[in-house]
Amino acid sequence: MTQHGESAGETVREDDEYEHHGGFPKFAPVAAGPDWPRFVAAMRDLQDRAVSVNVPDDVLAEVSDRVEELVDTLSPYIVPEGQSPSGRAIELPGRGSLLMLPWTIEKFGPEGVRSRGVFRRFHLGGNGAAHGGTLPLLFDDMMGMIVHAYGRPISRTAYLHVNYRAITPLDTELTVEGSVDRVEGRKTYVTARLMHGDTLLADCEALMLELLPGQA
Ligand SMILES: CCCCC/C=C\C/C=C\C/C=C\C/C=C\CCCC(=O)SCCNC(=O)CCNC(=O)[C@H](O)C(C)(C)COP(=O)(O)OP(=O)(O)OC[C@H]1O[C@@H](n2cnc3c(N)ncnc32)[C@H](O)[C@@H]1OP(=O)(O)O
Repeated sequence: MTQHGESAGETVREDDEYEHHGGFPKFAPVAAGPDWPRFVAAMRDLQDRAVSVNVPDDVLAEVSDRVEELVDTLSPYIVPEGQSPSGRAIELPGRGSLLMLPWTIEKFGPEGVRSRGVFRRFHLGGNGAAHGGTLPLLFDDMMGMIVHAYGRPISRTAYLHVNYRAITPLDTELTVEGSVDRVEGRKTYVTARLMHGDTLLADCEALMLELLPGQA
């Protein structure tokens, strides 16, 4: 049996079902150190700048030197998958991962998951709208969390079907919410919706497959 808290990070597991997630490394949520949120927020700002500036050559040369220096400073601290706070700091936007959309989970349980946030300049596609490829990223991670919050082992996405119903604006607070529709053996069918207020921007259906022992 599995019990769930009301918010991310409170999940309590009473058996070893969570161990049955194929060859996935064992992931555990982590409380990131005090400067991790600041680091990730600054890196997101840097990403926004990187896709939105037109920089004079001399400034760009100086900035490139500094960025290369930062890369060198961080390089000695590379750790294997599952050991960085990135992706595991579940109280932070995007779980503290730069890859993920910087959204904040506000509901997390077997009845479903809801998250809130904005698409930023970094996510621009064209004409002020979010890039179409960023929505599947948001949905795919949501589907993983929904399956996890439902008490199923970590599963792989077999398919992810996104319907784009309206243009997704940048810098506008949106919500995404979804839940498990049904479970059939290894298969978990999940649906989710991206909303701007009462306006449906996109909906998604996914098949998540529980991994077989040793499956990567
Ligand atoms: C990261 C965790 C952090 C932890 C921090 C703590 C807490 C955080 C909370 C939660 C965690 C948050 C997020 C979770 C993280 C990630 C979520 C994203 C997951 C992904 O992003 S993952 C990457 C994309 N994903 C792939 O890279 C998959 C590549 N692929 C394969 O690895 C295989 O393809 C596989 C394994 C999918 C299946 O392979 P297989 O051999 O095991 O199974 P098989 O093919 O036999 O299918 C069995 C039955 O499913 C049916 N079936 C299969 N595929 C279908 C399809 N497409 N359409 C319709 N039906 C399909 C068959 O028809 C059959 O049906 P039937 O049994 O009825 O005949």
